[in-house]
Amino acid sequence: MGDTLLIPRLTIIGVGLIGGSLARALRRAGAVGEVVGCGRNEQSLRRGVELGVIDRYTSDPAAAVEGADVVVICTPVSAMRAMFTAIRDHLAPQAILTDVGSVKGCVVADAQAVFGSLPERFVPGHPIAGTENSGVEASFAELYERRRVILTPHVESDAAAVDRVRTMWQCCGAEVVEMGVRHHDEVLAATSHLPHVLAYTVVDTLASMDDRAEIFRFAAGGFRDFTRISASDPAMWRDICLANRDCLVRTIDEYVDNLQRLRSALIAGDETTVFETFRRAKHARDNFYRD
Ligand SMILES: NC(=O)C1=CN([C@@H]2O[C@H](COP(=O)(O)OP(=O)(O)OC[C@H]3O[C@@H](n4cnc5c(N)ncnc54)[C@H](O)[C@@H]3O)[C@@H](O)[C@H]2O)C=CC1
Ligand SMILES: O=C(O)C(=O)Cc1ccc(O)cc1
Repeated sequence: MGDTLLIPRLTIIGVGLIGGSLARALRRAGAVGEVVGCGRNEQSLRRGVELGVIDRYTSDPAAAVEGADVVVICTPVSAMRAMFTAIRDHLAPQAILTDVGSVKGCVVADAQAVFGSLPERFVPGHPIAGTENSGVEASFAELYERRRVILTPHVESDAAAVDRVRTMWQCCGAEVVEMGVRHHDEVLAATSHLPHVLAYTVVDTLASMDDRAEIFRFAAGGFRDFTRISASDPAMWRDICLANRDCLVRTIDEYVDNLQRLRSALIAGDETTVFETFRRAKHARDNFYRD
């Protein structure tokens, strides 16, 4: 029976929103046998067992990966290097190692530093799906349905390992695409990291104004939509933004240039520039989200 499962034993290191949702989705798909959780917060791991997300847990990463067919590291990106170090000498020979980190350059560099060279069965990954909520309580099996997952395999990646990780995400209802690490970090700086920086700084700017109570009292739905992501975990986003700072700073610079152009147009009463900026943006968005 166990042999027919995609992943007889799955280890999730960091059982929060992303790791918990992955475990739930794989269980629902009947793709996993035993799910072993690992983390540093015992209370939340116990909750993971109560919720049926994981079968058992340990706070020792070395013990957690013992006999695992697939190990998924779902901690903040800043903790990944320490996790690689802790599990390096304890992975089963056939174990596949993957992660869900929002930045790929730093994770690949950490793996390279810890393992000496990139392991053949290491397949870096990133589900482009999530919410502003954190923790195992926030996890749900449907999170990855009709979402994309990016894999950034390296030249030495074992094809069967890449296939298994691809199938794992497909079992969760996701569409899997492959791209280079550098390209991933450039694209995500623009589509994910910049919007989070903007949402955080807009809310921070307004929250430090003297009449903030009045401002927030009259905020409409647009403000709520635009700022939802500023409710995301600040520590996780600090890590992501610093880990991808080169790409992010370039994207911020382009955005600031554009904002400055709009500012100048407003001062000059330049109707055309203001209208054309908004028209181009509406056209682009309408096209992106056609269905
Ligand atoms: N939140 C989101 O929407 C998305 C997050 N990601 C990535 O997924 C990863 C996890 O994010 P979430 O699940 O949202 O966070 P989370 O906070 O819900 O879960 C993280 C888990 O890792 C554990 N953890 C934290 N530091 C640890 C350490 N040093 N050692 C062991 N365990 C540790 C925490 O106890 C928690 O259970 C991050 O790398 C993030 O960049 C990727 C896609 C979407
Ligand atoms: O809350 C949202 O809408 C997100 O943007 C979730 C998210 C957060 C981090 C990622 O790396 C990918 C997706």
